[in-house]
Amino acid sequence: MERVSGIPSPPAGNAGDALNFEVQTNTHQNFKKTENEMDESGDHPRLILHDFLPLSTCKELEFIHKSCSTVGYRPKVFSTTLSHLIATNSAHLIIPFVSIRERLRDKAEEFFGCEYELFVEFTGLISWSKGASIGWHSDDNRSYLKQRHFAAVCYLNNHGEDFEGGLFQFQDGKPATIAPMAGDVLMYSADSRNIHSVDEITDGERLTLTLWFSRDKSYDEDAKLINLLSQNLSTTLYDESASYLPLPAPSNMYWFVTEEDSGFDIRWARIHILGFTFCLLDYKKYDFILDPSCDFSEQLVKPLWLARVDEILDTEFVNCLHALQVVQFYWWKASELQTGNIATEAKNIIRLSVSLLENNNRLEEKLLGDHQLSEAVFHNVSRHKNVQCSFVWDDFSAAIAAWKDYTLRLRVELFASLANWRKHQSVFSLTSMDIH
Ligand SMILES: O=C(O)CCC(=O)C(=O)O
Ligand SMILES: [Fe+2]
Repeated sequence: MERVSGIPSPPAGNAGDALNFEVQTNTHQNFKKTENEMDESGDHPRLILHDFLPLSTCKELEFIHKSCSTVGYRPKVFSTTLSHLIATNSAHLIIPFVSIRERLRDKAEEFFGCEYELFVEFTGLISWSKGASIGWHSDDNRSYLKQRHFAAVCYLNNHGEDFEGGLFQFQDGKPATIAPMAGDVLMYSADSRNIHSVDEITDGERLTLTLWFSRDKSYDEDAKLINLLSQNLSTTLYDESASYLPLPAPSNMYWFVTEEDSGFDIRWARIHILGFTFCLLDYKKYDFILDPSCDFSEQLVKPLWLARVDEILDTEFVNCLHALQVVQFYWWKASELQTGNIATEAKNIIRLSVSLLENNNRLEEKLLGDHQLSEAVFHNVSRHKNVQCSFVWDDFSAAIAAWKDYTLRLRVELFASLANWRKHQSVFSLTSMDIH
């Protein structure tokens, strides 16, 4: 198949990006090698690329993961696959991955000497929470994984800052240990020349974008994605029924289970650690009493509101994923969205009544359970305090509008790309000239 060329690679490592929410106080920066590293013996085909992804891209992918992930394939692991994004009506969120996949595949082909031979077999955001680890293995070590020839692991956050533990170890050859740092990429052949492990995460959440490449075209992820897009995407871009809004997967996919058999809904947990709560009832029906026999998770796919402490924002979200995406978007873009208003009495804020507060607490107890449990899994005090201190509802309202613009912009790009993707049976980035 003819390879369709995309836009040139963006420059890597714009660490000073003024749009970044946080000042990058990377304590490891001083120790970081600027040269890329590889095994010189050639016995262990592997490569480390420092600062391959801009930090702004890492933040965008973090936003996507924290808005869309489900519980993963192993305990204490969360994942966001591209097919999951399509299946939950967030297909436009695959757009930020497109040029990264191309750059990584080109780099892998160049380094491993197989130009125009590789197909992306899998793309996913994967995060590991406290207690997760993996012992010595090669990535092709199961009969159903033999098609995996090369891996690319992109680190999206920092060891020692966002999480503790989680060092990557190679059993043989150099380098032996890799401390994940946002923007760095590790590539290696998936066979037994690169047996590796990941140490247990002891605090925080370790986030990667992980890709595998195959020489076998029948495992090409692009064909599967194009097929799914064709089945799932509504035919019109501007649809009256707000077709850009996310649709949750079955609720068990968001249920985190602990060894002690208690658990919580990860969507609720993720907004809880940012100081929000879902308010599931129409706040106008103050005397509504919850039916104790109802399926509480089902409530999260119905319209709901967002609250902080005893204040509720008078804006309806179609379901919890819609609200979660906006909260995570606000968290991602907070510094850009500051309106400068210090209004304590914003006009679209309503105080929660005692009865509604009680009902909400009962729901929260069912779906979030013990606060300490979800905080232990997701919380990272140092990263969250900036937003907590300076929260203003007006800034949050600005985030709702900015989230919609962002979503619609990606949808325009997706719809413009899709015909070309179908034609070439390949997912690739178009130049801006092709789009406009
Ligand atoms: O996240 C990493 O550093 C590597 C993970 C890994 O070994 C795997 O997913 O097979
Ligand atoms: Fe692995």
